[in-house]
Amino acid sequence: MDDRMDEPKSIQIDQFLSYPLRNLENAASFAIDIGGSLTKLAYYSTVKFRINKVKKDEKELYDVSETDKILPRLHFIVLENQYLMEALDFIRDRVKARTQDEGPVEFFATGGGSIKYAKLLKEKIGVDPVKLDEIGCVVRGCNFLIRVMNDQSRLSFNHSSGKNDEALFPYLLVNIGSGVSICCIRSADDWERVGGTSMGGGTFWGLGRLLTGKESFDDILELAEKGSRSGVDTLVRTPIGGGDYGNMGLSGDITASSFCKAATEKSSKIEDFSPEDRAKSLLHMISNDIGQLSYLYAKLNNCKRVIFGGFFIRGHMETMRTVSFGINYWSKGTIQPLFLRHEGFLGAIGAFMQSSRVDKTKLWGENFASSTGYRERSTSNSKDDDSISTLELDQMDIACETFPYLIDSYKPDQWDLTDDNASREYWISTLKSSTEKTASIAKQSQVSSVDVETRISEFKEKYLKRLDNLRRKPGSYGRLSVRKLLNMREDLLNELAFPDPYIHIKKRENEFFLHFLADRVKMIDSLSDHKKRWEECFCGILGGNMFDWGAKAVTDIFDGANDGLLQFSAALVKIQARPWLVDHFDAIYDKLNTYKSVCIFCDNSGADVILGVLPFVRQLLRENIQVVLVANSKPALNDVTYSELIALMPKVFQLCPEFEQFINNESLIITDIESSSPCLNLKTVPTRLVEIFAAKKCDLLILEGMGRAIHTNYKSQFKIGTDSLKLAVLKNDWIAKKLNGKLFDVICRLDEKAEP
Ligand SMILES: Nc1ncnc2c1ncn2[C@@H]1O[C@H](COP(=O)(O)OP(=O)(O)OP(=O)(O)O)[C@@H](O)[C@H]1O
Ligand SMILES: CC(C)(CO)[C@@H](O)C(=O)NCCC(=O)O
Repeated sequence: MDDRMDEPKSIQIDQFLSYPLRNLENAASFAIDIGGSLTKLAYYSTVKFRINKVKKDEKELYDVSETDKILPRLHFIVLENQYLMEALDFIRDRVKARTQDEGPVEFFATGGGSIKYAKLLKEKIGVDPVKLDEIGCVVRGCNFLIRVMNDQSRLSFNHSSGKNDEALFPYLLVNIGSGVSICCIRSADDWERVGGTSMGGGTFWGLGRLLTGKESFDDILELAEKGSRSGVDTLVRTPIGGGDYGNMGLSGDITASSFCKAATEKSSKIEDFSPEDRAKSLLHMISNDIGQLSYLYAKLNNCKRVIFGGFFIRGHMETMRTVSFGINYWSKGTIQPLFLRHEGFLGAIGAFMQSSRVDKTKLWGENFASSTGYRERSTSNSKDDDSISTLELDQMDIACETFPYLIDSYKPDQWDLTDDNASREYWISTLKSSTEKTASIAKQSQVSSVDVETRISEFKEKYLKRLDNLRRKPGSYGRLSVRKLLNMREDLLNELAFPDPYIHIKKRENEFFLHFLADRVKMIDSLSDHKKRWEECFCGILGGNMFDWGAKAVTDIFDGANDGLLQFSAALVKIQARPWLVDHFDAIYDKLNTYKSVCIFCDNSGADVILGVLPFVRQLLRENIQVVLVANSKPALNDVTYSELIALMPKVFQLCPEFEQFINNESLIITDIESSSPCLNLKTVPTRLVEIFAAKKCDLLILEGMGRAIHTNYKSQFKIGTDSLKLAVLKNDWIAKKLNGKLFDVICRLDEKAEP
């Protein structure tokens, strides 16, 4: 490392560091993990977000404006050790600008290099780093990632729901860095290094260089991807002595001896074997041995799970497959190999956990606008944003936890687009084609802002680039789904200070549809047949759900109609007549009076919430079924936000006085979910909601709309006595086809509670 550090740098390092090392002006805490090959840097900073604000107003329904809010953000980046000096200089120049009253800079260091370079670190940053034990940091980092981020898994990973960690511990943590450390983690603070091997990522990189002449890790890995093991390895099917491998229960494809052909078959000239085959055999030899060791240590320590960390993995499918093979094969599936998405940052994250500025009780969400996932090629002199792997986490505003009613196999997403090329292509091109429309709506929301044009161009450029990137590297944000694609769009709009593109449209629609609320309720009341009345309430929600400005099929038909205001009656006639595509209306009607209390996750503003959801809620309350109504805390498309819903209520009280009583006697509770997504991931919900849900003994969960009930949760079943009802109109051809229906078909799906 020393020699290479002294070499003159041919690239403009500041230019390449300025994007990943952004937001340093407010950085207050740093952690550095200097390993044998790579330096991982983490810092805590704050970001100013623009957010929407809804205020009561005497004259209007409510007043909307935008304001700034400061939120904590964690930044993580990784660099080859040769760039450490420049990175420290870059940081020093920015940290120097801090004023005294911002409090002292915290600095933590771990990894072998932190001891070696302690003096230098102090010199550069001006603070003596607190040195932390390496393995302790890796373990803390791993526990943190599992606890606070629910989209960590690369392969299957079902962290048990609820607060209890029993199902997780004990687990084996195999950290494959330059070398390999193997630890048994018995609980959050009880762990032991039980083994290790010097044959790790550094070995692959080092031997790979000698064997292929390629310099960078990425180049060697790329060669390995193209190579074949049968070039230089002897496989079981071509045994050295012609043995009967069937008797050993081995498949013929298994390597019998790594690199053996170089010893036995040809002259021992290196050119006789292609660089691709040499790299492949090397990758396989190392990964396979680590897999075998992991299995044995897991068995020795009674661990049912093996979690892999360290930058060697890098989400590389072939590596993960080889490492997993031995574990799956020898344990016959009883020990589960698991891969985290940010496996390389464990040490840095763990060091960072010592910071007094990191609120350990809060959860953090990955910001898809600024995290780059993984760079796949080493392009350190590129100006491309994605040339360095970065991870950015934003602190969640309110205390959150896993919804305790989830069954263990809960997966939020209905469709996995990672390996399904045709579906991924459909979604990426659909979203790409809506870029102009999204940009134009965002622009209209801030016409008087001076820099709106610049930010709009930036949005379009980054959005298209991110989508192209996901087309090439679908695993950048973990398993890819419609939810992740839609969330990425919301994150990017937020990042570019467009917190609520539909802010004015939503208000206009809310004002407009309130005029029809009293008549709608009267019409429902006029239906003397009880079942017909309920059917009308269901149709109301479904008709309302047509008001979905995120669906092109809807905006194509209704844009511009009636001064942009789609009439409720026009929406009602578009939806499928009964029997619906999935029609459990009779079943739910028959059970309705058995429910004590219903929790409804609502969807759009305007007609949807006012003429669909509120009359439905009123009917439930009139029949003594209590209601918890949940809206997003932050904007997403034209979904109604919690603050808009609350601001609407005084007007609703005037039109329908019963609502005031329901609120006052708490038979109706309105609450929010920490989300700015049109989809719903119940792995992270506010603790407050969990408490209300439990206190009210909610026994029916109603999810409304495509995002919450189809893209996510469609087939989810819940436990502890909770049935669920999914209500939505299919406003997208692809989804309609997937569910064997047609555009504007209706889903009314009841899933009974899971058996205990
Ligand atoms: N772009 C890259 N450049 C160099 N090595 C990489 C790269 N991507 C992945 N690697 C692999 O990651 C390994 C380093 O992993 P990691 O950063 O987790 O360990 P480390 O902290 O350097 O090592 P140790 O913990 O053993 O001291 C390298 O040896 C190499 O195999
Ligand atoms: C974004 C949601 C989920 C909002 O309900 C929905 O509008 C949707 O799935 N739209 C996908 C894009 C389209 O169908 O045009």
